[in-house]
Amino acid sequence: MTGAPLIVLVGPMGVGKSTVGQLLAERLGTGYRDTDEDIVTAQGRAIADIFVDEGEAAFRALEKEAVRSALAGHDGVLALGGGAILDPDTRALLAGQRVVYLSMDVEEAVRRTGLNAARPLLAVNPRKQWRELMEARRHLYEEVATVVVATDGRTPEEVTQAALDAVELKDV
Ligand SMILES: Nc1ncnc2c1ncn2[C@@H]1O[C@H](COP(=O)(O)OP(=O)(O)O)[C@@H](O)[C@H]1O
Ligand SMILES: O=C(O)C1=C[C@@H](OP(=O)(O)O)[C@@H](O)[C@H](O)C1
Ligand SMILES: [Mg+2]
Repeated sequence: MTGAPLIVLVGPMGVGKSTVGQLLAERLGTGYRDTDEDIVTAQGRAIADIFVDEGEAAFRALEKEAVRSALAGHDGVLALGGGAILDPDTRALLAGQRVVYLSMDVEEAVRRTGLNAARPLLAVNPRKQWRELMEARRHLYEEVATVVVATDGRTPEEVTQAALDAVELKDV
């Protein structure tokens, strides 16, 4: 498959990019791809292990390449890792794409991610870390977004429908 993705999902970890991405792909009858999964498959290691073994900078380099490759080689729904938009080259590549920013408030974030060890950036004091993370990133999500879809108090199915309505793509 080649060409630009139909939809690219961005937003903080735990907001539902992977869950909603798969539902969106089903509704649109297209493929689903997730850059975190691409990295895990290529490296044969969990994301958390890459962070621990090699550090965040090494992970970001792998992520940048995974996103570049997926944007060029996937025409379905693409979910990015929550920190992918930190890279300026990645943000430039997202310009002109149909980008859906899934958003949520801090309390919803803590409820969903909790103390999940698979998300190393939230391993200690998740509420404080989530706040700081969003202060640093919110404007970047907004910068790349075509539309913003709030997920608070919505089921994954409701978020999926809201995203379809927002981008005005009809499911088949
Ligand atoms: N709308 C939602 N409401 C409640 N829980 C959700 C919702 N969307 C996702 N979740 C749950 O939150 C967690 C993180 O979802 P995930 O899709 O992995 O997020 P992301 O890929 O953005 O990190 C999972 O346990 C998932 O089942
Ligand atoms: O926000 C981040 O910096 C990260 C988000 C994670 O992906 P999800 O957003 O899918 O959880 C994963 O890429 C890694 O743990 C770093
Ligand atoms: Mg994910």
